[in-house]
Amino acid sequence: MTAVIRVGTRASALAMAQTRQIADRLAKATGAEIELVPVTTEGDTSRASLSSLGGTGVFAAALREALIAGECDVVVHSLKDLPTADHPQLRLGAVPKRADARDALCARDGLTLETLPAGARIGTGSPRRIAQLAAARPDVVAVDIRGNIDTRLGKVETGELDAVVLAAAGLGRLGRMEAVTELFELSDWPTAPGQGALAIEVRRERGDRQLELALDSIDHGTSRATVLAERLVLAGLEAGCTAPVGATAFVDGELLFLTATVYSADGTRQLTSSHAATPDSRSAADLADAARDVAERAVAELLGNGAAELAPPEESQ
Ligand SMILES: NCc1[nH]cc(CCC(=O)O)c1CC(=O)O
Repeated sequence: MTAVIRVGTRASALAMAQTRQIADRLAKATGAEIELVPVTTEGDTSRASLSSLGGTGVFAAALREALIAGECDVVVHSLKDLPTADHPQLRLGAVPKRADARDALCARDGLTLETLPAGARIGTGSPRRIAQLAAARPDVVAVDIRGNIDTRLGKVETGELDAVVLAAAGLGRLGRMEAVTELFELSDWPTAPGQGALAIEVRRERGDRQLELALDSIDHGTSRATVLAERLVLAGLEAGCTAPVGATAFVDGELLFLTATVYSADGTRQLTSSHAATPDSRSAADLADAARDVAERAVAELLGNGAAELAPPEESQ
């Protein structure tokens, strides 16, 4: 029986906000005392730029090291920052109910993507968002920016930028939704696989029954299955395709739906694939089977339609 559950977290405001939320839920589920263990990551320094290139796992790496070293019992990640490959020593202990997966525009003067003037400067370092912006508004300028959410919003407040594109979930967790001037619908602006979801990662061995019960109590089956489908698209395309990818999966009634879009880096071309499957039941195993099924079909279709040729690797660096 665990007297104390040690929860590893990055020290950024966003990481602390989401870790506190999980810590509260673990405390309620177990009655255990929760200790937050701040972990400094290379992602907090100049190497933060690497993370936005997608799936490089800079933010996750130091947390994982602390977990493997036994400095904490669980770590909390933004799921979209977690590499898609299974880790030999770690597993996903829980995926809590996902928050809003949409991207948000935070623009000056209440402007929207449609009303921003030609030449407007919009901050984002994400190749996917750059391609989506270029596709929707070829006359605006994407400006590469780094830093935490408050820093990015600050560039709009000071007039350095006309707008920034950020994940609604992060803004919500930081209490900054008032900065949002437009939410992009997932049907025409799919977001990063796993966006809006958190990942509670633990060591593979299952020793602590109280911790297992707590993890089960915060796990959300449909969130786990939908992010699995999205991440399998990313993993499946990674072999032959370095172009930006948006993916969105959801469960509606009997069906699990997945839509995945691959963009050329300049946004002028895109390929989309949508599939649905009916899980045999709502059990974790059947939901995961359905997720694998839709992801496999989407990857096959996208690669079959030339996704790998959309952005040759040398151009996408
Ligand atoms: N790559 C940065 C990152 N990782 C997780 C979030 C917050 C949203 C989420 O949990 O998906 C953000 C900020 C952003 O994309 O605006």
